[in-house]
Amino acid sequence: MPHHTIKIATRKSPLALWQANYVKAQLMNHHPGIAVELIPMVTQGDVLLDSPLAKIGGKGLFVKQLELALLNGEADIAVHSIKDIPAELPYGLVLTTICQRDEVRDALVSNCYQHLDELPPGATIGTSSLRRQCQLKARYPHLKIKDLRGNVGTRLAKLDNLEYDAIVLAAVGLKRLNLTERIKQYIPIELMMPAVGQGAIGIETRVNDKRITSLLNPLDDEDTRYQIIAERSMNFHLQGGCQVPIAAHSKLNGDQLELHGLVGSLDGDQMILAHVVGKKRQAQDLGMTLAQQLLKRGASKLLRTN
Ligand SMILES: NCc1[nH]cc(CCC(=O)O)c1CC(=O)O
Repeated sequence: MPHHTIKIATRKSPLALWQANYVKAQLMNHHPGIAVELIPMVTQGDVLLDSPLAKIGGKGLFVKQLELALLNGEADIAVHSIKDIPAELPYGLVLTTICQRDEVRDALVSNCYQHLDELPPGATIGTSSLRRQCQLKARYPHLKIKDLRGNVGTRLAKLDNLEYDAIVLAAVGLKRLNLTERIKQYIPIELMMPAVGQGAIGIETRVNDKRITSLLNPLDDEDTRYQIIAERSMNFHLQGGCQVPIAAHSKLNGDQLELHGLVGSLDGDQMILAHVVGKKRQAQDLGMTLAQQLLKRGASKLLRTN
């Protein structure tokens, strides 16, 4: 069979392009002489910029277009932030590769304040993430939360345009875009549990695409894979969609996996926390057990009312 060019479907945002180029570089590193091409596309999530994501059908909007490109053969690989991938994939597609995770924490960005503790009562803080809103409201109830959407550059521009006193972003996005100097505070996990999959890149392919699957094999990071399986399993068993604040954090200690989960109310008045510890090879079960514990402790009520 002639070796055709590997086509990578990606969004057009600078962060998405960075991630797609990272995968391209890794592929070329591991397979010298291989031909790889990016297919950048605009997704519904990029177009519908005015509505809060949770109201317009959620994060799936960022990945659907790329998945269609896989299914109709326009592309062989779709590169995503795992954070943006819904709990269930379409029939015929699989999350083949989980790349090594980078920084998982959220970051505070501001032109006036160095630390969340410095923000005075009434200060406006920008984020559209229900997860961030809930945890900010719970820990900093004196702050005013204001919706903030758009890609990383757009969000920073709105901050610089004085529409907010501070904003919260995933630190990893700023790092990848060479913008770490804008980070004032890496918000501790204990104050701001990350999103499921935050900081990790995932590669989706068609099932049974043996050539692509074997080419991608060296890009997979086993430890990250266990973490992501555990976090996504929790998310799947909560069946929360994106209308409810959900957060997760996993830590590996040798082959011990510690998985923390959070389900909250939109107003931050309720936050249900739980954690489980077990063998990393049981990642899927650990995620399910954690989900069951969260549901038992009251998460089912929060998930139902939304
Ligand atoms: N919500 C959009 C989104 N999807 C993935 C990232 C960053 C990369 C990652 O978290 O893996 C971001 C930006 C952000 O949350 O600031």
